[in-house]
Amino acid sequence: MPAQHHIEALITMLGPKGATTDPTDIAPHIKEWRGKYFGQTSLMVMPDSTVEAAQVVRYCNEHKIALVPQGGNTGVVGGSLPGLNGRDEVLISTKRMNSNIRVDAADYSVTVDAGCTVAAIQDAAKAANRLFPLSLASEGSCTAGGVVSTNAGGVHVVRYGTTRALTIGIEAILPDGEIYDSLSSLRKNNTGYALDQLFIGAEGTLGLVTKVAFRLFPPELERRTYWLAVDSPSDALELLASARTETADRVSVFEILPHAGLELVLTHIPGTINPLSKPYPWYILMEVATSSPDSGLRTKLEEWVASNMENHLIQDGAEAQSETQAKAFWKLRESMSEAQKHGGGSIKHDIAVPVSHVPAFITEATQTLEAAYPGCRVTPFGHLGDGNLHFNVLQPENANKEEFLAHWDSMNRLVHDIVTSHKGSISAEHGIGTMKKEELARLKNPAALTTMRCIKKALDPNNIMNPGVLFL
Ligand SMILES: O=C(O)CC[C@@H](O)C(=O)O
Ligand SMILES: [Zn+2]
Repeated sequence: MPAQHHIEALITMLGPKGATTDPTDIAPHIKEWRGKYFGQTSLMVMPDSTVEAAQVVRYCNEHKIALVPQGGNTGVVGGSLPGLNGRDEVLISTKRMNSNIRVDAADYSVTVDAGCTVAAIQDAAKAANRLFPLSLASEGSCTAGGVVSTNAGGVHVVRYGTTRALTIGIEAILPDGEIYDSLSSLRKNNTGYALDQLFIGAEGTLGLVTKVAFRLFPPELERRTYWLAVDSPSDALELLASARTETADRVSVFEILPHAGLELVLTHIPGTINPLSKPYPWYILMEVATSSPDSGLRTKLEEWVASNMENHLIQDGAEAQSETQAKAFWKLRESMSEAQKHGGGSIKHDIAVPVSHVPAFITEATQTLEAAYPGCRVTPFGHLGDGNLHFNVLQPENANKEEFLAHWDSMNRLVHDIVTSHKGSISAEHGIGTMKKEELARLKNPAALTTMRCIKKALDPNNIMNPGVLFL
């Protein structure tokens, strides 16, 4: 716990609205939403401006007080919780920095405070006839600062890229309290190192992101949503390639679900219905969208579906006939995480391999796990278009949940070794946090890891910014 006089100094600096020691206020901020991690802290600070945030960081650096930044607290790798493993850390929440969202329609950009939610940014863009394409299950709660710090992905990466691709400017407080400012709608800037990139995916270890400028796009005015049945992931990839070519690269969603995953959803999530009359091995949720409704997309897609049914790449399928039906298709995909909770213990792997390696990876990893953990139920789903699978593994039917979850680390190692043999990534979109730092140390290229450490040391010599994550 920071010394009492430091707690008092920070409370005096920020006033009663900007700092709290009340356990009831702090409680929702130290628990991970799935109940996997429980942190602790005696102080939460909530600056309401860049200047206040800079004062806090400067004070903490001078007195070597560790800070853990937090946005919407929607992470799944224990990356924004203070006090894990008994560490002594102050929580710095961006929740009061959420009042400014400025859309610049002419520049196709939006500039926001770090505490603004992704949903609020989407709404503001929409009101200005623009699209902010970042979309993920937690969008109602996750924040600009959080998605930048974790380089969040979501369901539109296949067309619009990850948060890294969407970020064009950043304001952040460096660990010494100085303000780094590249906040602008600029699209080209060749004036040395690409410093913004340091803060994207840094999980708060190099500073506190306080404002972000994001790229916007023309709105998706016509959107066609399909639920397609396919025989295999390799058939699905063939379809993706042809859909991209045939639609002038307008595929904005391409998600995969195995039959076992759909069964779990239909069994456990109320109000879900199977769009098709019989089971198939795999399903694809595909969306194709355009900003120009009279572009002939509809006819093009009708022809595309017909020819791929004829050549048996598509086994069966349905196109959403209304917004309600599109939502029903989406519910099947978005309920996967929730449905898995009902299936008992689920060991997660947020992995990516080059897109063309996905079929081989699934076969290899499934065979390896089924041999090593008889009865386990491999349920890979997710962002096929990006080569990013949530390669989640459910406990055998009727097994003991705790006993199964005890295999978390050993199973992760097996899967991550296969990922590495495909030159893939052990964290595609959820981050490293505290959960995967051993695996990062084991598998990241040693020269890359040394470079990361050098950067951390140069910017944060006192190791005050989120010291418990990324590095062992
Ligand atoms: O539950 C998971 O492992 C994945 C969560 C999320 O990234 C998703 O794509 O639904
Ligand atoms: Zn995902």
